[in-house]
Amino acid sequence: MSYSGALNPASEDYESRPHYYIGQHDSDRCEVLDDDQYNQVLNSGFNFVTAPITNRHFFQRVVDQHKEFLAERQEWSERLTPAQRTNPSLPVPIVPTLTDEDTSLYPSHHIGSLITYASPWIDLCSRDPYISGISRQVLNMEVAYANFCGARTIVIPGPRQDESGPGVAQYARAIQEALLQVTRANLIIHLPMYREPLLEEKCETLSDIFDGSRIDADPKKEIDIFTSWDSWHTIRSVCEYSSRLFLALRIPRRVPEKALQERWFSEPLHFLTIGQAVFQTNRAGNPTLSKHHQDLINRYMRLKNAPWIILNDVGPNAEDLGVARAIKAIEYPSLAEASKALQERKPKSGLNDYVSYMKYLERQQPPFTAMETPALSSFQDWLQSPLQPLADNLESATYEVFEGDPVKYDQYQAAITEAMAEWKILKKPSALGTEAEPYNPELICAVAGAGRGPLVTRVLRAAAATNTKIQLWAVEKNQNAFVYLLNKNKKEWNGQVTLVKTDMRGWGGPIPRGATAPVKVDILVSELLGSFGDNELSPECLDGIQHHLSHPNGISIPHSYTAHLSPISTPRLFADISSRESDPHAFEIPYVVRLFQLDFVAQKVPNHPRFQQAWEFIHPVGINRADDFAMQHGFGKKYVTPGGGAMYGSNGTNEHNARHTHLTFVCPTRGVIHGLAGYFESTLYESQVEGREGEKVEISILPDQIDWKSKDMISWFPIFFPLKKPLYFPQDTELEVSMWRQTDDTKVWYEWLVEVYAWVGPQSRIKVGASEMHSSKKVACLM
Ligand SMILES: C[S@@+](CC[C@H](N)C(=O)[O-])C[C@H]1O[C@@H](n2cnc3c(N)ncnc32)[C@H](O)[C@@H]1O
Repeated sequence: MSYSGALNPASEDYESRPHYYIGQHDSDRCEVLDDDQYNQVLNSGFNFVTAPITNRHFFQRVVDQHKEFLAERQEWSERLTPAQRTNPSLPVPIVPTLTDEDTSLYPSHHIGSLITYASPWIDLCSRDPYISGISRQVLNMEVAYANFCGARTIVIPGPRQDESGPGVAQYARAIQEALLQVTRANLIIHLPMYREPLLEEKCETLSDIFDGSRIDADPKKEIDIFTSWDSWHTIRSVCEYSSRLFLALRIPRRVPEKALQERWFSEPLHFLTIGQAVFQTNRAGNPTLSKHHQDLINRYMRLKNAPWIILNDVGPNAEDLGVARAIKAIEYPSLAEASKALQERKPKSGLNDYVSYMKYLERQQPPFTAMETPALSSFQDWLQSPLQPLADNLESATYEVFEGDPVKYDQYQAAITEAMAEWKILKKPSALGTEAEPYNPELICAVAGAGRGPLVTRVLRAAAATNTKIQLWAVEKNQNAFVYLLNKNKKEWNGQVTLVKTDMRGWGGPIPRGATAPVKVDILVSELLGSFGDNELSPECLDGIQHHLSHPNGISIPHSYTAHLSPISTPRLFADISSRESDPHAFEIPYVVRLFQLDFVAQKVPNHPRFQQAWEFIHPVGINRADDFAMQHGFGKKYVTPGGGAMYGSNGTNEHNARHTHLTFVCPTRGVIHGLAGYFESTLYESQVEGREGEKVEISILPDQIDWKSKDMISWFPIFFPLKKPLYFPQDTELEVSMWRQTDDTKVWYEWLVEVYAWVGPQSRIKVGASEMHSSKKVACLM
């Protein structure tokens, strides 16, 4: 089907896909469009247009003045002594101030929707100090004037080349200064994805006019596709990741490799600009984009703040718009003549072909998935403090959010069902039990940390499904949630559940109906997991209750969980955390965040995958250690075994829950990291029946595992461990990540450090950088 055949908007559900905002830019345009022209562009399907801040008149005045200056300088230097000539001190000429003849941009009702363009003829990178000085002044003047007029967006041409030398630094310094001129407007640097020789801009700059020394890029030289990103990185670093600095990314004719696409994905994209030359023509003569381009645009459009698209030089052009103006200017001696004139000079009407095609692509995008609903998208890259369900009492609304994710509970129910079925097989052969633990025909279950009870419901359902007789306890320390549980037990569970309001570490164990002493628990179900697995203190809480598990057949669901890490580039989060000036410790806490606009800098290689396991916790652990912990905290007989190497000043009773990891990540391309992304996986239940060993019910939030293990599970967002300063790394480097889970008698916290090693020969590496040691001070209190 051709795209023009699919233009019926009524047949499409526009809400279920990202929206395209399409703008029009004409690189020959020297004046702001008048109202008629503006309307004509909008009527051809565009949503917005660009406007030059100054016109050719201004350009000519600057050029003329500089010519005069050069002539004067020549005359002057002829009069200098040889010594003075080596060190001339003629100041940089002052650019003429703007007059009403230099611009057609004025405050207007639609100024906020105009995308203003700084002059493309300036050259901030010029080696000629006069040219760079003039360029800097012109930029400051234009930016200040556009800001005065009320413009919200000012696009500035990026550096023409990325060569080393003063150019890009000088450019960055000028942008830093321009940012000081604007109070409301955003500055958008226009850069190519990479330097594609055939697509370089042809606009004549002051350097072309005055400086014969400009060297054009050698088309035969092998292209390094990351140089344009290098320039951007210098600019935004000099501007300290300003929240008013963005990118307009020029889409190339040949789409580059994925690593570069993803690098730009992580940057603050405001516009994607697409020139006419990027389009191909299909057999019917209509513009189209390659499949690679479509995929690239589709990917970028998934961002919460999706970039707007600017189509360059695809019409309506000056001639078309001139016709509109000409018709308006005709004086009609008679009605017949007027209509004849209109017929003859009718401007092109209808949708612009390129806009039609882009609208078609808009409708062809894959619809939003369950993970991309507007509600979930709004969480993209939004920093939240991790929950502390042990120290704090959660609110009902928070539980309600958990309960909105059926995937987690379905997986739990599957695990509980398996465990019940296997428990019968495993336990029944010794059905008579032992003297210490006589056989009980009813399976003893407990839910530890029951919240509002969703796991209790799932245990009851699993029992019904497996036809298992159970006695069930629900333990919860949150007084408010406990009231909810009492009500639910009456109304939904027919009083089948024994509710216990206590900290699980102080629970005396289940006393079955008709018994006088506690018995052991066969299946203990809990969900105390954080985004990094152990960060909500599941290990410590389960330590305090697992001594009630029957031995050796008692089952903990979850059986185990692992924490995983990957270094990431996330300029957006770095800028966000940096802007929290009121919080001096903003970089010292991990954040729960739906990571999205990021670049995983580590490559997937066999021994060093992109996501690597940091550590693991398994339940139940060696019984003594756990008992020690419970008792140390006053839950039972006091019995302390100070751990070797325990934290200074602590008894070391929780030392067995300390962890350390050292991981190596391989980075073939250069880049910058802003922190570590953390994830977890959990084996809820692993089969213990002969012949089925290794069969697992799992949940995972790892990006490369979630679809296999727990598709569409939204209960946990990843965790982010930030770095105080962005850490740059050259190509062919290895990032060595060290992380510790530290604990003393009262709290648990994390420490992290990243070191950069570069390969300098087949066998040797040198250290080229490191972050400082970071500490989260306190993640969670044990008390
Ligand atoms: C993450 S919520 C899970 C709640 C519920 N199981 C669910 O899936 O919706 C953890 C629950 O465990 C409770 N909790 C945490 N530590 C506890 C402890 N030491 N003793 C008893 N309850 C605890 C919290 O109050 C909270 O209700």
